[in-house]
Amino acid sequence: MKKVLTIAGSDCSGGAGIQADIKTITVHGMYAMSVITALTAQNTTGVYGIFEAAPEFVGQQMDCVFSDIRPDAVKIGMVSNADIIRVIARKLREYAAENIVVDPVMVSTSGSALLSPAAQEALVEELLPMGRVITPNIPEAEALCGKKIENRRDMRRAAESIGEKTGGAVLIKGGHLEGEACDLLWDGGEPCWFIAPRIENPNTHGTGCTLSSAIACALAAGYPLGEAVKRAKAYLTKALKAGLDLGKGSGPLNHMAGV
Ligand SMILES: Nc1ncnc2c1ncn2[C@@H]1O[C@H](COP(=O)(O)OP(=O)(O)O)[C@@H](O)[C@H]1O
Ligand SMILES: Cc1ncc(COP(=O)(O)O)c(N)n1
Repeated sequence: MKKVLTIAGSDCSGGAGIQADIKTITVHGMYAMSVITALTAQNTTGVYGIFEAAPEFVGQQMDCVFSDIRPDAVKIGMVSNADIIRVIARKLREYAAENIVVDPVMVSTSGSALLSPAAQEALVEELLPMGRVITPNIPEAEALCGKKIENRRDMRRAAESIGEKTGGAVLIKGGHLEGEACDLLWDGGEPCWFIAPRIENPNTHGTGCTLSSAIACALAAGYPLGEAVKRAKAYLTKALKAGLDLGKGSGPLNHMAGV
């Protein structure tokens, strides 16, 4: 059985973060492991509190995982502060982790900051270069390249500029633009578009977390990156299309419908 590790924050309401990742990995028929960087008190209406793990404790969790059950792929989500980021990067290097997908989570769908400004620099310097692919959404890509992104041409320019900075592949998710749900993968050559119809479902809590962990699963299964993104997007689209409607705000996906 393939093993996939998620390093992320907990969402007690089960829609995003560690919980979305574990559901995704499990539904893919793989063994899920988790290193928790922070507890969040959140639900479909917002993030109401964040309790960060001590950096040494994040390191201890990683030691326990890597010294016992070696993951075939690693997804990284919310990492919240610079010290935690540095420990994660050091441990990933120490254990020569493979198939790393970094989702540079900065702001939740509901608009709360999940990464301190000082941490953003550490993320760019330490963690993003370790990713086989990084998966910013539009506001995150804007923060990383320092330019507004309003259309597909801007997405392409941003992907190249971010990719040149981090030295790896970039998937910019276009969920925040209008029209079709277009994501752009840039891996050094010609960019590749992944286009799906926009689903009229306001319940998009956890879409980014789900997509990045589904990519990690496909990489663990041995698919090349382009195919991994294609499969992950198909999974996400089905889970969103299923139209689960839970909570008073932007609700979670239906993972059981993803496969
Ligand atoms: N309404 C929608 N219909 C179909 N796909 C969507 C929709 N909203 C987002 N997506 C897709 O969900 C994935 C996550 O994108 P996005 O919402 O931009 O990221 P994040 O959750 O990190 O903000 C992308 O593949 C995006 O194209
Ligand atoms: C712990 C945690 N990690 C990530 C997100 C972002 O997810 P989304 O942008 O899909 O709301 C979140 N809300 N909570």
